[in-house]
Amino acid sequence: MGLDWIAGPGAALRGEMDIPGDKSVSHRAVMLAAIADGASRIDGFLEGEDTRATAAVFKRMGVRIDAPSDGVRIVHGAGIDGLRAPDAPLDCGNAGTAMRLLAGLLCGQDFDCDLVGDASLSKRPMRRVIDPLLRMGARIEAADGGLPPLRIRGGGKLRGIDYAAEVASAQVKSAVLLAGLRASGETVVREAQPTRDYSERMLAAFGWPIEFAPGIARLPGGHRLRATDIAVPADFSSAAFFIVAATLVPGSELLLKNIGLNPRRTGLLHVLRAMGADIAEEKRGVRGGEPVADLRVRHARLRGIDVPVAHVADMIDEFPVLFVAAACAQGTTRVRGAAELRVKESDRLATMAAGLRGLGIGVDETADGADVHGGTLRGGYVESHGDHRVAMAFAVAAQMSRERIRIADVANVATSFPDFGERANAVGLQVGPAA
Ligand SMILES: O=C(O)C1=C[C@@H](OP(=O)(O)O)[C@@H](O)[C@H](O)C1
Ligand SMILES: C=C(OP(=O)(O)O)C(=O)O
Repeated sequence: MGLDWIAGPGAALRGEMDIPGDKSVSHRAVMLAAIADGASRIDGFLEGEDTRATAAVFKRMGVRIDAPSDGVRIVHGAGIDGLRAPDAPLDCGNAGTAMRLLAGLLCGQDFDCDLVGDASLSKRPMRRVIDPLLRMGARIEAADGGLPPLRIRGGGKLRGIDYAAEVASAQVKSAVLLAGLRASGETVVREAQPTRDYSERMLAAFGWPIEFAPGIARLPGGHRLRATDIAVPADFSSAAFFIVAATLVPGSELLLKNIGLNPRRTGLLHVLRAMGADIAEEKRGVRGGEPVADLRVRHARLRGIDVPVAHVADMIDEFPVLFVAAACAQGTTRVRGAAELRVKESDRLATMAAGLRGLGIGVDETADGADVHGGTLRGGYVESHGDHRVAMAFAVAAQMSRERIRIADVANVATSFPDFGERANAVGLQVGPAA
């Protein structure tokens, strides 16, 4: 298989660091800019494989996208009905966000298209977006069991629906709202558990009349999007690896600059602070309409807690690294209500439990969570199962392990954090390619 890392043990993390742009915001910025009227400039675009896949999809549909420098895109919008039929399947790579949002955005077009993905994405459930989109009048076929590839037949007429979401998923909510742009009447999405609201905020920034509050979003069809410039905040989920590493390694003090702190993303801050972490917010500001701040993280000893279920959706991508924090905490950390972790790039409950057990940590897995019993990490070998967040979480674990850890199959880190290794080494982590 591909690349392995050798990581740890590490020394104190010191200094300041920048973190790449937010993945969720970068996907949405390209999507909305591509169907807006006029040219939009995106600053801080994440140069990851997932977000580049989204840009490539729109190029295939005739949208001109210039990349004058790293992290910058100029998207020449084709207008709400200006996309061209693609001449080949649209490849979403590893990105669930791309496939699910594109299903919504494309099911109201006049042309047919196919959405395909890599081996991991091809195992992820799409029924959750197909069902509401079918109710809106879309015509979408999936492989057996509702898996990719998706075949979307264009030319139908969509109508708005009032949809009560069955899973806490910003991707499902966003798919329905994006379909609603080309539907007749009003589209409403209701959520029992509010999820990240970037689609709603960005639709408003592009001039679409949308009303939203935590748990509800409502928009009418039949308007147009006006090009606008987007400044992408730094990705909290990428910062999370360094927040946990600096908390765990004695002697650390690290400043993470300009981190996006959308309240639907920062569940990990609440949970780590409840475990005893020392994380200060400095220089609060706003970037691209999102709250940002510098985070100063100092080493602190952690104790296990019961993670409140109310925080789960607000930290859904942070569980791999939270499990590492829990492994190094005193006592037991209990996670429940997190069954969604089983349908990410890997089954993150199973892959984290197996990896931590292999390093000497007691983990009792349940259907929707795990009890992690804090202990001492020994070195060894872990599989990342091709999951970027699992790979980076074990790189953090290695900083606290007695011996070094070999982490297998880490190439997928490039989907969300291409230069993780370089940035990590610059602040004192020990991580690099295995010989
Ligand atoms: O909308 C988004 O950008 C995302 C939503 C979440 O997925 P779900 O909607 O499946 O919870 C998250 O795990 C993913 O990394 C990005
Ligand atoms: C789940 C993730 O992304 P996606 O659903 O876009 O593949 C993630 O980045 O952790």
